[in-house]
Amino acid sequence: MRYLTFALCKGRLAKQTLELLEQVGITCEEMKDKSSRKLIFVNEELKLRFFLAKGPDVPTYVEYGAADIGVVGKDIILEEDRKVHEVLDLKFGACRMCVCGPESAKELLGHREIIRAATKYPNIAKNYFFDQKHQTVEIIKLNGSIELAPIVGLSEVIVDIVETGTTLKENGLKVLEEVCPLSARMIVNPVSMRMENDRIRELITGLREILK
Ligand SMILES: Nc1ncnc2c1ncn2[C@@H]1O[C@H](COP(=O)(O)OP(=O)(O)OP(=O)(O)O)[C@@H](O)[C@H]1O
Ligand SMILES: O=P(O)(O)OC[C@H]1O[C@H](OP(=O)(O)OP(=O)(O)O)[C@H](O)[C@@H]1O
Repeated sequence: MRYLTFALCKGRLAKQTLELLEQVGITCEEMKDKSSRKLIFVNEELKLRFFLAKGPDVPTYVEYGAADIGVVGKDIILEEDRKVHEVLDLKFGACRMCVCGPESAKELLGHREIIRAATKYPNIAKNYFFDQKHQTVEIIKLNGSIELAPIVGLSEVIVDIVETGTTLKENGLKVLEEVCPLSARMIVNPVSMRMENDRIRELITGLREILK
């Protein structure tokens, strides 16, 4: 039997991903050791391999077949637009992609004026403004602390993740429009889906039962 390889997200989704996999009997104790610098872990008994990668790289590993299965946020699936099958909504990591800004920017959105939108997600922002809203905006790519942009005058609005709303509130910003809801998803390489169909189907069925 060949090894099935999982690409998992580093960061805030990692713990819940491992906990969920544990519930269907997939364990990788070694992976929990935070002090380790080891990058890939093997469960010999189950013929599984796991590695942790930066979120945006997970769909890349899965598209190329370097990983059979990935667990990643829906935001990253939309932004990266890789050729992978999205097979399951894992429900955790729930948040929303939103257009946010000061209250005063609401009028600019309504009037369809040309505005600047700062974001870590330029493709999601383009798709929303250009294809869905038919509004011309200048997209400014940032890599973090997106809420700073309207405060310092880099942009009128931002397109970013909102979970509790605390970051917005503490910076005097509001949700102006909702783009889409987000959560962690399981993705599968299309060739693996055919070649390892029985094992992957069994995993999906097991997870579906738990998520009910
Ligand atoms: N409050 C939140 N902020 C950001 N991402 C969240 C939040 N809540 C859930 N998520 C989900 O967690 C994933 C991001 O986790 P991660 O810890 O890698 O965050 P990051 O801040 O984008 O990463 P990095 O620190 O490498 O820039 C997102 O892709 C999203 O699906
Ligand atoms: O609604 P909240 O619960 O406040 O969460 C939303 C905030 O969390 C994320 O930032 P992150 O912590 O990833 O920081 P970064 O974007 O600066 O990397 C996101 O980009 C928002 O800023």
